[in-house]
Amino acid sequence: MESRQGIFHKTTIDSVQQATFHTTTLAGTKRAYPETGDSQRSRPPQPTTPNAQVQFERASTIGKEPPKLTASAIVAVNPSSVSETCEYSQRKILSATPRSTVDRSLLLSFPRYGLPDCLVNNLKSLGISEIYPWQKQCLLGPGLLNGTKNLVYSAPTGGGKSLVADILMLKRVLQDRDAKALLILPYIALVQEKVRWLRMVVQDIKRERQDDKENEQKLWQRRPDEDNIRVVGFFGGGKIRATWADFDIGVCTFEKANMLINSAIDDYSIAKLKAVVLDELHMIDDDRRGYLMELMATKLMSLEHSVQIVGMSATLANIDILSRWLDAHTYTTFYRPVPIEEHLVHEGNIYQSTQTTGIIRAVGKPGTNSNINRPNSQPIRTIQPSPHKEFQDPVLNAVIALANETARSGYGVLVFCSSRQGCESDARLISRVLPPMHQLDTITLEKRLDLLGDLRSLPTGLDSTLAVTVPSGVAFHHAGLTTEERDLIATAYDTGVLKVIVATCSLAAGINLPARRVILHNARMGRDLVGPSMLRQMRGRAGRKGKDEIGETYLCCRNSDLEDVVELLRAELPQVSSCLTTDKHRIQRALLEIIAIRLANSRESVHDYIQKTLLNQSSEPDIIEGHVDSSLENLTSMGFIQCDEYNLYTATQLGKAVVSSSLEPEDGAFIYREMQRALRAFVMDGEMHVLYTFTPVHDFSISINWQVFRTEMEGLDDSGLRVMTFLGLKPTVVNRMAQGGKLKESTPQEKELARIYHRFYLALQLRDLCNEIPVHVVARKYDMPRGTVQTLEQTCQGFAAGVIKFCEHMGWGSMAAILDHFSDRLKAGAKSDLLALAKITFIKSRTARVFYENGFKTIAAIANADPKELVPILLQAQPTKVRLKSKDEQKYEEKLLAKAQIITDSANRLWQIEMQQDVDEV
Ligand SMILES: Nc1ncnc2c1ncn2[C@@H]1O[C@H](COP(=O)(O)OP(=O)(O)OP(=O)(O)O)[C@@H](O)[C@H]1O
Repeated sequence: MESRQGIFHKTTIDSVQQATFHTTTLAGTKRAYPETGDSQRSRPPQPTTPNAQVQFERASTIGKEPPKLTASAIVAVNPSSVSETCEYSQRKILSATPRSTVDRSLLLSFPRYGLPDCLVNNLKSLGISEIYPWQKQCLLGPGLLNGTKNLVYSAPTGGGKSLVADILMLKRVLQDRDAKALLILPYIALVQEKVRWLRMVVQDIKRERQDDKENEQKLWQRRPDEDNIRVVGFFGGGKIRATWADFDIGVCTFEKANMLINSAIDDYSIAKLKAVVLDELHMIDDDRRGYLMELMATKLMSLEHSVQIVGMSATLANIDILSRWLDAHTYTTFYRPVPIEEHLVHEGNIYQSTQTTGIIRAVGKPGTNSNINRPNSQPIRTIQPSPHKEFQDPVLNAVIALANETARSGYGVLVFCSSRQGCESDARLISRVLPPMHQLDTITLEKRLDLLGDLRSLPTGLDSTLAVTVPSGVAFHHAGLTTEERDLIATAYDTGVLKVIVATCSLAAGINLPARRVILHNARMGRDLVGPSMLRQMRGRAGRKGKDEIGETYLCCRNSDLEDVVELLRAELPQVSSCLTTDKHRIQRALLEIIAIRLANSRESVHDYIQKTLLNQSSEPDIIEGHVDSSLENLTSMGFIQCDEYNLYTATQLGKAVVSSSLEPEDGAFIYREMQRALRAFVMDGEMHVLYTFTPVHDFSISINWQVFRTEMEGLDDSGLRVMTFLGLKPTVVNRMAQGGKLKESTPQEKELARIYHRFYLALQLRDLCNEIPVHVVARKYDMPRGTVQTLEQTCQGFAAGVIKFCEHMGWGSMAAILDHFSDRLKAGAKSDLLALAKITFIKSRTARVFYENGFKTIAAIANADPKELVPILLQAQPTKVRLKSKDEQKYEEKLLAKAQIITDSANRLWQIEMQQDVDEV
C-alpha cells in the first residue's frame, strides 16, 4: 500500500519537495556516524543533518605521493652477447603464434567442424579467426565432434584450452534444441568471466526447430528468447531453484553444479544434459571442494543415457588415470601461443631457469663462499645494489627493479607475494620508483584519477594504500579487498590504466589477468613454499595473447631458499588421485547423495557406482570395500540412511534434507543437533538466535579476538545473553579467554563447544551487517580484512538458503519462514523497514537508510524521481566526504548522476512489477 501513496496521493514532485534531503556540496557533508570504535555497536545510524560537524579529506592528501626513490639499474653481464641471449626482452622481436595459410582445416568455417556461420563470425569478431594446430588435432580426435567420446586434455596456461571445450559444448547444444550443457569452474570470478565470454560467443545464434509446423500453432506460447542459446551463471546463495528450463548452458561453481545434477537425477530430467565441461580438472584431488568433480562425473557415468564429459587442465601429470576413469580420448600439448622466458633471481643475479643446476653448483651451500664463474651458471644480467635503506634486501631490490623496468616500458607486471601485508608494502615501494604524477601525460593521469574516484565512491571508501599507489599505476589485489574494489582494479589493469598489480598467489588461480612480466617475490604462500602446480599457474600468467609477443617470469628467491627453489623448478607436477578416502572421508557424502537421489539402493548398485569412481582406478578393491562398509554404517548411525529387511537402502528425511541443502554429512549432523536445541527453546524476543542459526559452520580460518568478543557480549541485551546460555556458552569463559586463556579443544565435546563459540562470534558480525553497519566498519571493529567480512556475508547468504531448504525438508516450516525473512535482511544489509528499497540496484544498507531518512521511503518514490534529485542524497551516503578540485568534483557528480540514473531505472522496473502484481490481484 505504501508504494501506492507515492503514486496516487502524492505526486513525485510533492514527495521530493517534502523530502528532507539537502544539497550541501561535497565538502560540507557530514558522516552519519563514526566508523570506528564500539560506539556504533548497537546504535542505529543517526539521521543526517546538514549543519552537523564536518569531516572530510582534503584534496591535498588525495594521492599525495611519498618521496620518490630510484630503482636499481639492471645491467647485462656480458654486453657483447646482449643481442644473443641477454638483451632485455621487452624489445626482442619473436614470432609468436605459428600460423598456417595453407591448412584450411585451421579455419573455424572448415565444414568438418559443422559450426554455424553466426558462431564462426562471433568468434572472429572476438579475435579468433583460425584455430591453433593443436586445437585442430584435439578437436578431430575420435568421436569428439559427434559427442560419442569423452575428452581429457592438457595444455599450458593461456594455451587456448577453453576454445576446444567451448566448441564441443556448443555443438551438443546446437545439435539438439532440448540439450543442456554445464560448464563447471572452481571460482565465482571465473564463472562470471566465462558467462560474459559465452554470451558474446552465442550472440544471435538461433537454434533450428525441427517441428516448425506444430510450433506455428503454439506461437503464443513461445518466449521471445526461445530460439537463442541462453547462458546463465550459477554461484553463491540464492533462493531461486534453478531448473533446466531456465538455461541452455549453465556456468556453475562446483557446488551449484552438483546441486543441479542431484536434483535433475532425482526428478528424472537429467537426460537433457548432453555435455559437461570440467575446467581445472587437477583440482579433483582437493578434498575441500574439488572432489565434487569426482562425485558429479561418477554419477553421470552411472546413468543410462550418455553425456559427453570434457575435462581439462594446465597442470596434469598423470592424465592417463583420468582418461581411463572417464573412458576418454586424451590429448596433451605444450604449445604456448606466446613464448615464455623463465628466470631465477638470486643475490642480485639473473639466471635463465634452464641453468638452475649450475646455479646450485656455483653458489654452493648457502653461506659458503663459492665460485660463481662456472660456465653453466653465468648470470645473464645483474641488479645493482641500491643506495636506499628501503631496498637493502636483495630480493626486494630485485622485485622493485624488475617491476620498474617493465612498467616504465609500458607493459603490465604481475608481482606475487606471500602475504597480504607483503602485497601492500611491495605496492607502496614499487609506486615510489615509478614516474610521479606531474610527469604523466594528461590522459593517463585522468584515467588514474578516475579510478581513484571510482574507488572512493564505493561504500568502503578509498583504501589509504591505493590512494598513494594508484597515481603511479600500481595496485595490490588480495582477498582482503571487497569484490567491488577487486573488480575495479582488475579492469583498470586490463585496460592498461594500471601497470603493476601486486597480488597473493590466490589471484593466479582465481582470475585471468595475464602480464608481460610475472615476478615472484619469494615463491611462498604464507610460510610454505608454493607447490609445482601453483608455481606453474603463477608463471603461466606471463604473456598476453594479442598484447605481448613474449612473456617473462622472474622467481626472486632468498639465499636460504635457493636449494628448495631449484628443486621446485625441477619438480614434476604431483600425480592426481581420488581424495574420497582421505581424512575428510568424502566417500560418505558420495554414498549419501546417491542413496538420497535414488541412484543406488542396494549393496550391488553401490558397488556399481564405486566401480565407476576415480578411487577405483587408484585403490585396492578390498580397501575401498572397507571404506564403503564403514561409511554406510556411519551414515546409518547418524540417522541419514536406513536399511530395510530386503537390504535396500533409503535416505531418511534427515538424509534427504542434508543432501538437498548441500551440506557435508558432518556439518549436517552438527546443524541438526543445533536446530533440535533451537526448536525446543528459540529466543524470539531478539534477533541473535535467528542470526546464529544461519551463520555458516564452515571453517573460515578466522581466529576469535576474545577482547572484542567480551566487549560485544557485555553489550548484549537480556535476549542475546539468553541465546548464549541456550547454546551452552558461558560469559565466564569469554572473560577468561579475553585475559589470555586458551580454549580446550581435545575431546569431541570440547571441539563442538569451540565450534559454537566460533559460530557465535561470526553471528555477532552478521548482526552488525544486518543492522546497516557497513562492511568496512564491521571489519575494523572485529579486526578483520573487509574482504573476509564480505565473504562471510556472501557465504552466509548461500548457507542461509541451504538451512532454509533443510528446515523445509524437515517439516519445520515456521523456522524456514523466519530464516527466510532474515536472509532478505542480510542481503539488504538492512533492517526490515528498508527491505523494499534494498531491492533497488546500488541501494543497500547505509545508502538505503539515507534515502529513507530523506523521504524516499518507497520504490515508487525513487522510480518517479528525477535522477538529478538523487545526486545530493548519494553524496550524503558516501562514507568519506571528499573535497576535490572543482573539475574533479564536477566529474564525480557526473558519475553519481549516472549512478542515479541506474537507480531510477532499476526502481522503475521494480515498480512496474509491483503495479502488475497489484493489477493481477484485483
Ligand atoms: N585459436 C585462437 N586464436 C586466437 N586466440 C585464441 C585462440 N584460442 C584461444 N585464444 C585466446 O587465447 C587466450 C587464452 O586462451 P584460454 O583462456 O582458452 O587459455 P587456457 O588454456 O584456458 O588458459 P587457462 O589455463 O588460464 O585457463 C584467450 O584470450 C583466448 O580467447
